[in-house]
Amino acid sequence: MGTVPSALKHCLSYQHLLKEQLWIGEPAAPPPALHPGQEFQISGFPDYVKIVEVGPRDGLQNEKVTVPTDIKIELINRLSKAGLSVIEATSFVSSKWVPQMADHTEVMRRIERHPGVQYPVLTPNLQGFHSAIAAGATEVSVFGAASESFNKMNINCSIEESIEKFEEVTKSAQNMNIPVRGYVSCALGCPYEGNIIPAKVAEVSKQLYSMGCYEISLGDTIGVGTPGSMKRMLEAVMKEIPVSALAVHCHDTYGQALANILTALQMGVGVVDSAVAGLGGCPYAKGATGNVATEDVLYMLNGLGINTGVNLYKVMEAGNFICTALNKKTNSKVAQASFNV
Ligand SMILES: CC(C)(COP(=O)([O-])OP(=O)([O-])OC[C@H]1O[C@@H](n2cnc3c(N)ncnc32)[C@H](O)[C@@H]1OP(=O)([O-])[O-])[C@@H](O)C(=O)NCCC(=O)NCCSC(=O)C[C@@](C)(O)CC(=O)[O-]
Repeated sequence: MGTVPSALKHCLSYQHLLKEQLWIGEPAAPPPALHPGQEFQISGFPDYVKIVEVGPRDGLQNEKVTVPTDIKIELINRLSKAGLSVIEATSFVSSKWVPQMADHTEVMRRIERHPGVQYPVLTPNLQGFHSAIAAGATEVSVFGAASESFNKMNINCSIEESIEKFEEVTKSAQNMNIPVRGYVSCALGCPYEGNIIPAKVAEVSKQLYSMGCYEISLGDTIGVGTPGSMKRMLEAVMKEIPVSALAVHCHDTYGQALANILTALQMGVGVVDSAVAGLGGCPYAKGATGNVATEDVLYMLNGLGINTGVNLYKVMEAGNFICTALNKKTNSKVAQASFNV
């Protein structure tokens, strides 16, 4: 912006724009064109969207260098102060398979737990479930897939076998009043099988919902979905499961994540998974880039006048913290625009 007059520079400053309108995490002021009394919130969208922050787990699980436990704990503590109501903290999986999550017990024991915040963890089987509960977990997630090949690569069993393991987890969890969330990976495509038919996603989702998972998170694991495939997939799943029990979990490999989320919101979905700084990737989905960035989702939701209760600025600070610790650049466009001007 070398020759731009300073007044114009000021006008164009994203930092200024964010600070004035969105940094405190509140929706921007209504545009002047609205009639008096007209709601700022645009019709056809939910009033409130729950953000499920998956950065500490999905975001970090694929990092090549071991992230110190203290850094993970500090990240979760910072995210807790941002107003998020759900922060997926870690996973109780085999440390031979995912070494980055080997410190799950210490993470769960040492994080500051804020009232009203849930800290779910991944548990693929009873062994993981029992370890998670012993470490103080009060919510768990089972994670299946709509692709046989991905399921085998990810958790070393067929879809049918995984459903049996998840049933054991949900039964034990119900006896202990522990809520269970269910993931369905490869909902919009598989790194090994390519296209996945919506009916298969609906079938696995229904199995998880029927066994007692209170929420089904539909994962575009490799970020290949488009608003078109998202719509077709959701139409199939919504025939089996109430939309109030659905979440979307979008990776941004092909730059479609926000568009896909917007489509899901328009169809009534009110829960969105995202990762601070757009961290992430699945160890068993080569080439998949990070999750959609929480900062970017919040910016879009704020602009739509949708309440999340989350402070965008504090999430951006947490993103800056973890990116500095990992010595990497944020994937969040909003953070890039506001921190790098
Ligand atoms: C599922 C297993 C454990 C099966 O692994 P396995 O080798 O088939 O298990 P096994 O029952 O035959 O046991 C073998 C060894 O694993 C141990 N083991 C058995 N279970 C556990 C456990 N829960 N925690 C810790 N250890 C465990 C068990 O004790 C034994 O230890 P050994 O005797 O050899 O020393 C393995 O395949 C695994 O850990 N996979 C990693 C899965 C994973 O974390 N993937 C990434 C998360 S999924 C994801 O990112 C997608 C998502 C959710 O974000 C949504 C999306 O984007 O689509």
